[in-house]
Amino acid sequence: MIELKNVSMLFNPGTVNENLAISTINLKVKEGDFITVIGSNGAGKSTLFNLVAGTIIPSQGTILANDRDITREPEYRRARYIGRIFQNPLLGTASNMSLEDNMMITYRKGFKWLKRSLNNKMREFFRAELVQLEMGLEDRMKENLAMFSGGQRQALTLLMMVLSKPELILLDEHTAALDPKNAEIVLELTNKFIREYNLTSMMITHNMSHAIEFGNRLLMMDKGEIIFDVEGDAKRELTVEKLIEKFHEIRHASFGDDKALLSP
Ligand SMILES: Nc1ncnc2c1ncn2[C@@H]1O[C@H](COP(=O)(O)OP(=O)(O)OP(=O)(O)O)[C@@H](O)[C@H]1O
Repeated sequence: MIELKNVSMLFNPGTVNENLAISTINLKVKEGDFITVIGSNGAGKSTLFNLVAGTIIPSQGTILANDRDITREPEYRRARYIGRIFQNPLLGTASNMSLEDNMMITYRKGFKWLKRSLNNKMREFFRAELVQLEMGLEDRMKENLAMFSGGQRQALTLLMMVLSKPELILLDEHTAALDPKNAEIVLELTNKFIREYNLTSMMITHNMSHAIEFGNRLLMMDKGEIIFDVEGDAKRELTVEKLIEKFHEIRHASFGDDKALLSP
């Protein structure tokens, strides 16, 4: 699917602010992978997502999508096959448009051949999809999204992304701005959709328990490097304690501030 070969990102080269945010990373995301990404503040997690999404171009290295070189492909083109959800629940949907219009726009994105406009058949289809969220939104399809809560909007962003059938989903701490109850609901929905639709996805989280509980593969980042990449049985056997131990073992040092790695 997506592959990074010797990718580095050097910000502000040749200045006092020079910063090697990503240091010669090699990563192969396989089809169907659900990868959780952890690491302390400034480890390079969002920069890694920015590189994959095309928000920034690497200083060095190559990025491939299904063996095609996309290193310099602009973000808007990659958005056709890479979906991304951010912390801010207002970013993924249009506030001044109705729920059904928002869904129609996203649905067209997934089926570019579709010339059909919003009709009762489509509405029935959307209604059935919305039922899956168990939030009663199927009865509010004509309301503007400005009327919806952050949790509802993030759940909708997620559902709409699934409908647009991306090849890869990037979840950038997408539950961090929600209250704990809504965060749990959105996370469970995320897991359900990823499993049911067998979506290839990467999810940044500061919650180590979530990183262990969800997904088939876990990446630990530190100082711009992927220092631990674990999957399958080895991942299932992980605990938070083992993960911290692993960090100390790899870095031969105490993690100065384990709290940063462990914070919810
Ligand atoms: N556009 C930029 N220009 C300059 N430096 C940047 C830029 N974006 C990120 N950085 C730097 O790159 C490093 C990695 O940042 P990044 O946001 O990827 O970390 P992170 O692991 O996502 O951290 P957090 O958990 O705090 O979000 C940091 O030192 C950051 O200051």
